[in-house]
Amino acid sequence: MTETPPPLPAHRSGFASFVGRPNAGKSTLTNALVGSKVVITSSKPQTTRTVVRGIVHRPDAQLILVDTPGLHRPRTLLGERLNDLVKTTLAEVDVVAVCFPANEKIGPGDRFIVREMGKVKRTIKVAIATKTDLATPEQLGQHLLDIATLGTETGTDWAEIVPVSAQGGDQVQLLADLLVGLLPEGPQLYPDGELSDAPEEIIVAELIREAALEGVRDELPHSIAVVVEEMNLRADRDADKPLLDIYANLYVERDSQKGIMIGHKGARLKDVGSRARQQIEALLGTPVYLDLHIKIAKDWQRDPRQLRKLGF
Ligand SMILES: Nc1nc2c(ncn2[C@@H]2O[C@H](COP(=O)(O)OP(=O)(O)OP(=O)(O)O)[C@@H](O)[C@H]2O)c(=O)[nH]1
Repeated sequence: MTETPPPLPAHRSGFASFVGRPNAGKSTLTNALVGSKVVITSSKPQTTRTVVRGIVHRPDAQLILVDTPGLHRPRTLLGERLNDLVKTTLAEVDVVAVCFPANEKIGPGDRFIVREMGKVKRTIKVAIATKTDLATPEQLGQHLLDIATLGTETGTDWAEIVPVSAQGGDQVQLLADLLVGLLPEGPQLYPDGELSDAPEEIIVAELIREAALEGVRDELPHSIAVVVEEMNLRADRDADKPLLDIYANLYVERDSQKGIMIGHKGARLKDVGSRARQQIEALLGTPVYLDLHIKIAKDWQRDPRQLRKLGF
């Protein structure tokens, strides 16, 4: 379908969502596009649990990025909730971009995602070859062909197939241009300068979770949830010396995990708290007092009541 170009470039606005298998680079790409750390990245798979939107502001467009948890075959109740959340999100966005890391072969997980995505008919589909800095030119060439083939096999009509390296900043701008080009004409939807409409509590909880995940054994990631109970500027402080008090609980499933999180004489918890605090201060621009407690919520991933309490 061709459109007659308007005399002046029209303002465009809309929503895009990155999907892809765990660790595909979705969060890093969102950060690279938005230019600020609003989404949590981690070298451990499946850390993105909350839909956090990053907003790309441009004179000609506003691109709102909806970051979703990795779409995957559900193993627990939490997994099913996440998949439901992903499908609801996909039906509401203008563009879905599937991320295929260039340093890994396309596999059954990717096929599953593309097939699921195909059920959401209305949405425009884009393929992104991520982490191109980790692939040789030959690998990348083959990867792009494989993506095209996967499109044919699944009846998916890729509007674009774009290679990018979010870490190297390579082709990130081009990707922004292409995504903007696929958005409908529309007004600015969010005020200037707004980076994310996720409540600050959720972003803060994710930053704490990210700090807690660093250096723990591979089986722990799925067992940690963080809830920010209170977040207030401390009263009776001078205006030029603000202090933000944050009270947060870090939930694990078992006693043994609590021990791991606390560490020898509390060293690990202290370290997690101090790293999380630095990240929060960097994001919010305010000195922070962080009060972090570890609690046990037994088998929270399988218990609907606990899941609700933890915000899922
Ligand atoms: N070399 C390289 N590494 C990357 C790039 N993009 C992401 N990574 C790394 O890949 C890992 C996963 O990246 P994330 O952005 O957290 O991946 P994700 O798809 O959001 O992961 P989930 O939240 O598990 O779904 C992290 O260790 C990133 O630093 C890239 O362009 N180049």
